Amino acid sequence: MSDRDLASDRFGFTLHARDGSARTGAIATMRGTIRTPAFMPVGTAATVKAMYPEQVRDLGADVVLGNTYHLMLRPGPERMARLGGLHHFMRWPHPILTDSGGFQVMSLSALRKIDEAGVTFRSHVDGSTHHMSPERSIEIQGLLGSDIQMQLDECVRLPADETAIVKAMHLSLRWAERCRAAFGEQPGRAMFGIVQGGDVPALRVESAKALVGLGLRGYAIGGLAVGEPQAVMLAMIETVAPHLPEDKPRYLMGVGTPDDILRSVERGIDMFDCVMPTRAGRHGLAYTRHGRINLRNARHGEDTRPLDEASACPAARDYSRAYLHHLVRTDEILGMMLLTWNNLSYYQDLMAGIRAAIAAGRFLDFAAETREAWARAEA
Ligand SMILES: CCNc1nc2cc3[nH]c(NC)nc3cc2c(=O)[nH]1
Repeated sequence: MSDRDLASDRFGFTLHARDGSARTGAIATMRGTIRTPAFMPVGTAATVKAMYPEQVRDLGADVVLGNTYHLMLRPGPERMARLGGLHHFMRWPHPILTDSGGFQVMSLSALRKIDEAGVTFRSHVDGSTHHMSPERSIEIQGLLGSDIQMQLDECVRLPADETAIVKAMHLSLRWAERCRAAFGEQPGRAMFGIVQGGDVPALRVESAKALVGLGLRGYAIGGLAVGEPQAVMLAMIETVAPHLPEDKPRYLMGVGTPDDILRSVERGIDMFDCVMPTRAGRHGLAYTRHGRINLRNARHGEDTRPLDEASACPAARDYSRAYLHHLVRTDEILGMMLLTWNNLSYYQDLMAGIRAAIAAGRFLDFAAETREAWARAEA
């Protein structure tokens, strides 16, 4: 069995190499191994949009993300359990990380309220009212069969006043304890806490220390990639990382562009998720070794070159930019499929390159070479 397929009855993180603060390793879960640094394609409603699950696996993804908010509304957690759980339902027999629903409640639902008990919201689907407590969020993620479950938390968008940040961070800590109690002991699975604290270093440190005191199996850094400049995001990672245990995975939520990923890996992040590659693919944008290309642009109209002749991905290697331009301009479904495939392949190739560079002790050179290739194309 390759490193990538090893299933384990215990959840565990093994570090293979370090290069400065950058790390490469593997997370063993009951559904298989996650090579880190890892990028998780977002599979919101039990599908990575425009992709077959086998394609997602073949391009190198070890784990996908499912959204609890969407899945609790449709098809519903109890129905999903009756249907054999999310892995069986979507034919993804590998690790799945689920979010806890809180963040999307804040961004997707209409009426919503947060109090000590949990979040109360109205479905964006049919307007029905729902209440989700920390305990119910963990129960839902368990019914889905999630391998890595996220605590329910409150994420404050930036800029925000410090009183709001303090209040949300303390509430999130109390909810972390309730989620850990509700999660109990699930050997091959994990529940991750989420570090909050906005852009206030002292609050970030307080949140990290309190979460580490709970002895969790992994730690996410939340409350970032919510409108703040990249410099602020990076400063918060630098503030938090030293207070997180070296031997546990660090997951930066909602990040990011290829450049965000390089700079965050450099500061000690192991896991990422972002809708960028899939959403951009549906909007005609291609991520390549040569930078980002907008296929809607007329300049591609007669360009017979593929996106990247050196890529192993057919979407990048076998189709002309002229054809992709045509598909995007005519809103053809195949355009979304090919560009999503290309983008996810690029992101996984980037992660594979990052892992190999850290193992070889040349991460900073790899990052510089990668950026130079982007710059050359855009020049
Ligand atoms: C698990 C749900 N909780 C939770 N999700 C998040 C998702 C994010 N996505 C982005 N940028 C796209 N920032 C995020 C922060 C959080 C966060 O602080 N908390």
